[in-house]
Amino acid sequence: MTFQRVAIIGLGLQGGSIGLAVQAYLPDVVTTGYDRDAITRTRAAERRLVHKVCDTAAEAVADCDLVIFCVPLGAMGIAAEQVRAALPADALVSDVGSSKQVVAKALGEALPDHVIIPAHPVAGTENSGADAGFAELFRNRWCIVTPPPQTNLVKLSQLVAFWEALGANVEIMDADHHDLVLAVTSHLPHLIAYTIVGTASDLEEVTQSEVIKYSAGGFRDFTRIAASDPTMWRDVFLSNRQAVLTMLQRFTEDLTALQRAIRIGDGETLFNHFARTRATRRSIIEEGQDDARPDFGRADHRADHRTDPKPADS
Ligand SMILES: NC(=O)C1=CN([C@@H]2O[C@H](COP(=O)(O)OP(=O)(O)OC[C@H]3O[C@@H](n4cnc5c(N)ncnc54)[C@H](O)[C@@H]3O)[C@@H](O)[C@H]2O)C=CC1
Ligand SMILES: O=C(O)C(=O)Cc1ccc(O)cc1
Repeated sequence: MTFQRVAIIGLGLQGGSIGLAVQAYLPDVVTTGYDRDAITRTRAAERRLVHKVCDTAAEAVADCDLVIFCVPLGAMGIAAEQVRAALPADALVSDVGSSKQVVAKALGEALPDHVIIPAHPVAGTENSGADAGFAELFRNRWCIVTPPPQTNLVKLSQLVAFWEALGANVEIMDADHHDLVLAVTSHLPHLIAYTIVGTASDLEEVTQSEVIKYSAGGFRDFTRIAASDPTMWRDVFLSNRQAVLTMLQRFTEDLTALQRAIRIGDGETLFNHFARTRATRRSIIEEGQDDARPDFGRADHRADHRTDPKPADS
């Protein structure tokens, strides 16, 4: 038996996608939503991201059996405090934050008497806000659930079933391991993209129009990632500081080794390294982990996948 009434706090890319996906794939579940930004609330109502957009967080959670916080990592604690008085005692508390140890702490401090099971759908785009969400975002993507020790197993299995219903493949993981893995697979790549696009923009000898005109595939991919939301990514790096710094240290050492190989003309080192990374890419594809949707994340592609759900009463 899955949840019957789901409240979504934060109606941007993640919250909006969950709202649309629930309406598309769990049509009996009633959704309510709240966003602190009034323009986002209006747009969320226009797009019918949830059945009912509420004017307060308390109203949104009043009758729910699951609340999912879909706000930037730095806002998780405040958002949770805002629902404390109104949240039913047996409602499960979850979230979608990109790092997990900090969220578990923030939610636990704000809602000490509730069962809290954090989660992270490893599914997103560079876009944010009420227009960014789409129902298919989670299909065939991983959702990592990070239950605390001795969690409520009934609620855990309900949460797993919920994400599976939205199309995700669920993996259970400790929060600290999640933060280490995501530091290298997601957080560091974003930092590298932000850096290289900044480097290209700051060059004195190369004009901005040359960067735009001659940007080859690799650089274009970096610019997409570097267009991701500044608030969200500031919070990711501040919340997963230790793991990111550990991975950055390793990355810098490896980069220095390649730099040395270039300087001394050591083609063998360069070739062997590139051959190994090519094998990594090929094994990702063999395991079916690459994104089968080639234009995934682009605005025109997303529009094709947008689902305008039926109103609750139709
Ligand atoms: N963008 C992505 O690709 C992914 C993001 N995430 C995580 O999802 C969370 C949300 O990210 P997005 O949906 O992309 O961001 P978003 O910027 O699209 O939406 C966040 C929404 O939260 C609202 N908000 C902020 N503080 C609030 C508060 N106290 N109460 C109510 N609403 C509040 C904002 O007004 C905004 O509309 C973040 O924690 C992020 O780490 C997870 C997976 C992928
Ligand atoms: O757009 C991309 O390439 C992403 O990497 C999306 C993304 C961003 C943050 C997450 O925590 C998970 C997925």
